[in-house]
Amino acid sequence: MTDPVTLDGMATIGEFDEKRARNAVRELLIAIGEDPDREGLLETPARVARAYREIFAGLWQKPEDVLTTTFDLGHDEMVLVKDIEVYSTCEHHLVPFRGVAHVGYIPSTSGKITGLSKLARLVDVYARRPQVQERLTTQIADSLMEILEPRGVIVVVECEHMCMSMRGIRKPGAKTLTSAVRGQLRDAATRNEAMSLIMAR
Ligand SMILES: Nc1nc2c(ncn2[C@@H]2O[C@H](COP(=O)(O)OP(=O)(O)OP(=O)(O)O)[C@@H](O)[C@H]2O)c(=O)[nH]1
Ligand SMILES: [Zn+2]
Repeated sequence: MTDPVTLDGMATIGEFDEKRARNAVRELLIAIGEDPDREGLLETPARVARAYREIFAGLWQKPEDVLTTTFDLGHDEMVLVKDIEVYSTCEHHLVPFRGVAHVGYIPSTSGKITGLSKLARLVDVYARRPQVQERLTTQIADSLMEILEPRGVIVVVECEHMCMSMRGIRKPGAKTLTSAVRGQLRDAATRNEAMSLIMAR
């Protein structure tokens, strides 16, 4: 775990407080009419606290921590990693939303690129926070632009939100698509090339 970071545009938050998380889960169990002292639930507050530490681990990570490996390969054509699994948590209801992210960029003219796995790690840094899909998408795009200084970036995220499937409007299967396009990928021809690669199955 690294130091707490300032969330883009948001206040700095403190450290993960496992004891507080345990107590909160115990309170929640009481609030829903459960008995937190029955055998099956005895370990649940501690388990949920550990799970939350993992699910929200991105709060303690910065994009520059994962986009560390960069190479100057002189490759200045588009690089696109598609179908990166996304597990995130809706900040409105604290239930999951999941799907895939497609992340592409056109390297700087010097050909500064990063390891392919680092793009997936970058997705996780932002997905493992209380999120909305729009912000997840733009944060991935903006951090790539800042750190790799590429000529363009495209990020497309497709997710199903459990808050729309298991409760509320109850529309399982509905997918939300969001995109963020920066730099040269805003040009119609380049964007169309990226989109056709993304949509090809
Ligand atoms: N734009 C956006 N909305 C989201 C996202 N995740 C959940 N939501 C929506 O956030 C909204 C919260 O609406 P509220 O009316 O405050 O909450 P609610 O009464 O639980 O709403 P319902 O889900 O319609 O029952 C809902 O419309 C959700 O579908 C997201 O990533 N982006
Ligand atoms: Zn929600």
